[in-house]
Amino acid sequence: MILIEDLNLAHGGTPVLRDINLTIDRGGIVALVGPNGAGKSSLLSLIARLLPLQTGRIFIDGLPVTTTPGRELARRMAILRQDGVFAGRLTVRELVSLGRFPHNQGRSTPQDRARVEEALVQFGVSDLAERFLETLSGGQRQRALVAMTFCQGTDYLLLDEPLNNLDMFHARHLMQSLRRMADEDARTAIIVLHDINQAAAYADRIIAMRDGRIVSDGTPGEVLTVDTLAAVFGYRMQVTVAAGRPLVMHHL
Ligand SMILES: Nc1ncnc2c1ncn2[C@@H]1O[C@H](COP(=O)(O)OP(=O)(O)OP(=O)(O)O)[C@@H](O)[C@H]1O
Repeated sequence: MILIEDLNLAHGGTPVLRDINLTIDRGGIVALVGPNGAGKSSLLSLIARLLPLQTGRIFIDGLPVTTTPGRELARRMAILRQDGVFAGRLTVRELVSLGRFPHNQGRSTPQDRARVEEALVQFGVSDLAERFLETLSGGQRQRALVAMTFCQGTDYLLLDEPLNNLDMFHARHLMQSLRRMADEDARTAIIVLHDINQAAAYADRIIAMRDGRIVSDGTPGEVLTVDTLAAVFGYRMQVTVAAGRPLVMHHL
């Protein structure tokens, strides 16, 4: 379980997150949605300790993120950042192998190598395994980064806009992989999504943010209503139902 209490964050005196209180149970997909600048990445970064906590508390399975050793946290939680920090002179296989580092400190076992090969296949980058990251297309590189994050084998995955650069086939494939991971292994994904219909189709819970606050929190059916979407995104859009899930006509 991830527990977030009384979280506030400001940059240079400007509030970015205000009074965030959340409990995220183990197992399932939680989508963070909201307009640019709402605070979604800041929230993920605080959970993953990529930003120092200013006020409030965050616990992962009872461990306070501020004081738990990094290695211990990295065995429970993996993060895929929006800015995808990576070194261009790594090959895809070397990058994906880094996902095992918290478990092996660089001394990879046959099991680690098997996990790497599995992740390369799962995200369709095994043919690219020997290629340097700098030679890949944006979507291929994104898939390699996703494979590294999965390969870490953590109970919690924090993914900041993982569908960036992915074509429709690979976006759907990633969402289906997350769904399987949640259903079969009770793992938890917290995922920032701009494609509201991917959130509608795959998330168990949607947390909608605006101006650093949580505006709505519930199932896709509860959150994706015309009024709530207007409160979050600032315009009214038609909502219909497809395959039992909301379908938001945000582009019309
Ligand atoms: N280092 C920083 N210094 C100053 N302001 C910052 C900094 N990082 C983020 N912000 C501000 O904090 C606010 C929230 O940013 P954040 O990246 O969390 O939003 P977001 O919801 O993830 O947005 P997007 O959808 O555009 O990725 C924005 O107004 C942003 O300009």
